[in-house]
Formats: sequence, C-alpha cells, structure tokens
Amino acid sequence: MVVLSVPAEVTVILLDIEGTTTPIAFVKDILFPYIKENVKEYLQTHWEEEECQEDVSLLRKQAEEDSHLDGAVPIPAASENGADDLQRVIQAVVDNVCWQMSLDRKTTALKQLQGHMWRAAFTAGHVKADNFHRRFESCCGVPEITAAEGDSQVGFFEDVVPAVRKWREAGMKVYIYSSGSVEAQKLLFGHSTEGDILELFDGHFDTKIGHKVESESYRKIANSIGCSTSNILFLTDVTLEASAAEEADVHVAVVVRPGNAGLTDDEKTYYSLITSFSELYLPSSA
Ligand SMILES: CSCCC(=O)C(=O)COP(=O)(O)O
Ligand SMILES: [Mg+2]
Repeated sequence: MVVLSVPAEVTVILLDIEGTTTPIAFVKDILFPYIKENVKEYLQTHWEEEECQEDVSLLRKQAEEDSHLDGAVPIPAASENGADDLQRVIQAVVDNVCWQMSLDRKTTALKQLQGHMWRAAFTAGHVKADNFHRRFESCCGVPEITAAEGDSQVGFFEDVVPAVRKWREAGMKVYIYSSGSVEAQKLLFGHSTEGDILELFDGHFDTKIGHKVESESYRKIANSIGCSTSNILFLTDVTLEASAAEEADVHVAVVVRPGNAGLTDDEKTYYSLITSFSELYLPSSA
C-alpha cells in the first residue's frame, strides 16, 4: 500500500465531499436528479415562505451577474398580475436552476436552494433517513432511485469513517469544505450508513466563505479555525482547488477515486495522490 506521510505541522484535516468522501455518482445520479425533478413543485408549494423568497432573490441576483454568459436564464421580478404571471416567474426559476445544474455551477444561490430542498425532502419523509446512503426516494411521482449494494452510489467511501475516527483519536481536528451548503453537508453526514456522524467533524465550510478555487478562501478558513494555513492538510479530487489551497500555503493531497475525472501526467507527477484515506500516515499516531 502507498503511504503518504502527513507533515508534522498539520493539525487540521480539511475534506472535500464530492469525489473525496463521497462518490461523484452519488451526487450526480441520486442527489442532483432529485432537485431537477422536484424543483417546480417545491417552488409552487413553498413560494409564499420567506426562506423560499430569499432563495429566489439570491438566484435572481446571480442571474443578473450571469447575464453575459451563453444560455443564461434571466429571472423576472414577480408582479401582482395573477396566477399566469406567477407561473411564468416560477418556470424561469426552474429553467435557471436546470441551466446552472447543466453546467455544474457551484454558486451559493444554487447550493442554498438545493440544501433547502433536500431538507424539505427529509422533513416530508420523501427521503428515508435510515437508508439515505443508497436510496433517495420520493413519494411525489418521481421514480425511486435505488443503487444496488456494493456499487459506487453510496454516501461515503468505506475508508472514510474509520479514517476520520483514527485521525481524531490522534488529536487531529477534521473539517469539511464543500460547495454543497453547510445545511446539505449536515444532512449527508447526519444520515450515514453508521447513523449520525456529525460529531466526527469540528466544523463545516461552504462557498459563503469563498469559492474553492480561490486561495483567499483557505486563508479565511484558517483564520476561522484559529490556525495557520500550513497547519491544514486539504484533501480534494479537483486540482484547481488543490492549487488554490497550495497557493495559500495549505498542504494538499489529491484523492483519486473510482468515477473521478482523470488527471494529466503532469498533475499525477506534481501532486501527492491517495486512493484511500487509509493511505495517510500520521506520525503522531505511530
Ligand atoms: C450534500 S453536499 C452536496 C454536494 C454538492 O452539492 C456539491 O456541489 C459537491 O461539491 P464538492 O465541493 O463537495 O466537490
Ligand atoms: Mg470534489
């Protein structure tokens, strides 16, 4: 087995989710289809609620910023002109969300709405919490999406939970940094195969602190944790994120998982690679 020695100055492990703790297939084939298939009904049901209106305002603001982009979908302001007008605005929001998702945009506006939709799905019982890791089920007309046991559509790779427990026993702090909203992250870790494992994490960060491809985000994270950037080891599948973190003096390792995007030969040579969290060696746990 390949072993990657964690530098002695590292006291914090910062984890990406999609492609790192969690198969890309789980996000793309289970979590995201739920959004696309339910967004219209969600908006129609929750439209009058303050939270939903805040989500729509944020999406509208994002749409204005995106107006120069090819295929961008504007969201008109809702007027008092009756039900037809309301349906036109809702359809524009649906089209905007689907357009953003077709590009796998990581905007805070999109991620916030997704998090609220997943929460509503849990609350309404559309999602079975005890088997969330391999079934994301809807009772509102959407076909049940079930992944067969042993395939890649589970919530977490099997090495994740044992490794995180071990790191914590060795005195490491463990944080999550994902484009998925903190609320969505907590749903995921709150419903793992091993039950609620939120207590394994010292905290969560999302794009509200900044985008993952921007170095400044990692400086802000270190500041928020109260450590130096060089005390952090960031594990991610995306080299653009690794590069931004490294520019901020964060240690990085690129995680190679089944279903992840391939790396170039240069990237394979340049970055420390791991295929499982069990390949990390902590001198302090020796
Ligand atoms: C429950 S987290 C949802 C995952 C998600 O929406 C996402 O965009 C994942 O991005 P990551 O930064 O974890 O690669
Ligand atoms: Mg990722």
